[in-house]
Amino acid sequence: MRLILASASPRRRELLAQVGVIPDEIRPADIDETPAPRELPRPYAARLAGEKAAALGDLPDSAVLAADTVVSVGRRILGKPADETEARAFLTLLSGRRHMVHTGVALRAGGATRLRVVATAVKLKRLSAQEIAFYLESGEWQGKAGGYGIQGIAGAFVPWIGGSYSNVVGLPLTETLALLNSVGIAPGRSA
Ligand SMILES: Cc1cn([C@H]2C[C@H](O)[C@@H](COP(=O)(O)OP(=O)(O)OP(=O)(O)O)O2)c(=O)[nH]c1=O
Repeated sequence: MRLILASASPRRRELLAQVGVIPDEIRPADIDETPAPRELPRPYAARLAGEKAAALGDLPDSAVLAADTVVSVGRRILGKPADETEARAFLTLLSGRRHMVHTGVALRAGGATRLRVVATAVKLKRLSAQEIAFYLESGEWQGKAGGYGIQGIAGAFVPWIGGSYSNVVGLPLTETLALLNSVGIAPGRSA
């Protein structure tokens, strides 16, 4: 079974490589990421992961892996900020707050999609205006749900998480490996 990673995220590729999974092919899926009216974070992450995995169509003898990561505060979904102004608004909202990171993971093989959603709670310390300005200047907010990346400078803003760390970075490794195993894909394979 060939493994196709339907993702443009370098983090997802690196997380898989960390556990010895090298996809045979990388084919990012471009889908509309607009939340439906009143859509909640967990079903939203699941829906997007499923749509990304299905976007390539059914390919013979292949499993397509896709994921979507979303930050949420209560019912409010924070995706990737469109610009610096939105990133500032997200960080201001998250400052001093406990919030959730949901990652939906979808594996499509043999015409069927297997889906998991993993949730991690994250506490961000109270950020001063200077800390937010410094972080925005770094550019690390770009392309990251909620406008921060725990694996970079913002690691210093996070005193506590509850749950999977890899889930926050973009792919929950335990659950992803279990999904891959269920279709006969094991770590240690080369491309
Ligand atoms: C919260 C958080 C998110 N992120 C990233 C993971 C995801 O790449 C991104 C959320 O955007 P996604 O839409 O999940 O993924 P993507 O657009 O980067 O890639 P693709 O859809 O092609 O798979 O935010 C971090 O890297 N660190 C963090 O701490």
